[in-house]
Amino acid sequence: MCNFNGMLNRYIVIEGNIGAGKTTLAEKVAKDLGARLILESFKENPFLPKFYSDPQRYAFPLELSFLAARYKQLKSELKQGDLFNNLTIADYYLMKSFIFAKITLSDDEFQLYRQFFDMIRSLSAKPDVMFYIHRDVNILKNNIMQRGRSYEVSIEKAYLSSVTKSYFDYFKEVKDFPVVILDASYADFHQYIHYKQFIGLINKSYPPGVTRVKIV
Ligand SMILES: Nc1ncnc2c1ncn2[C@@H]1O[C@H](COP(=O)(O)OP(=O)(O)OP(=O)(O)O)[C@@H](O)[C@H]1O
Repeated sequence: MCNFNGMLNRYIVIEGNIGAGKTTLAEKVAKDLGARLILESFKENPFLPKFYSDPQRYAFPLELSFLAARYKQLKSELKQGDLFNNLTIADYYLMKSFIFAKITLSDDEFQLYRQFFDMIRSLSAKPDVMFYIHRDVNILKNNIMQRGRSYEVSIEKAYLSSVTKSYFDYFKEVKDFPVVILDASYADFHQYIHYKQFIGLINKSYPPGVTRVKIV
């Protein structure tokens, strides 16, 4: 366990496109720093495999169920007192639901979804810093194929590109907390040289809005 008194950032979110390596990095950092870990539990979502086989039909229940599950999890785990006393690493942020819904839902479905989203958005805690692992879609596709979740093999590069775009559209709007976009196209956080750079970034102060850092 480390002493968190000197930590500037206590609620740290690691975000990124599908297959960017968020979970692996969040797990390793949390273990090494003795931090509390919040992981997304997408495996329990019964709509996810259905969505990939018939996106139009299942996008709406999928998005609503992700939104409900994430809100519930974050609300119970991120009580203000806990945030002050602990270092917390999460592999997603509530906005992820919105970012995906923007591309998976039709316009009228999205308008309806948005009404629910806006009601709960203000109730969720903001991260002290969000790190976004940015990788080229070819690398993402390769990672997705290698890990071999059967329902993900049909994911196309065009879908991955639209997810990246939806994240970047959102980042343009962020004014109230720092987002650090990590250019990680050539980075492998299993390698100490790259992991060490990330650890060095965790406890820095950043201005609200976007900062870009290249991992070399
Ligand atoms: N709101 C959403 N709408 C549609 N699909 C989603 C949504 N949220 C998550 N998913 C899907 O759930 C699965 C897990 O997503 P996620 O990106 O969190 O994990 P991951 O790909 O394992 O991440 P990483 O490899 O970076 O750890 C992916 O197939 C992703 O597309």
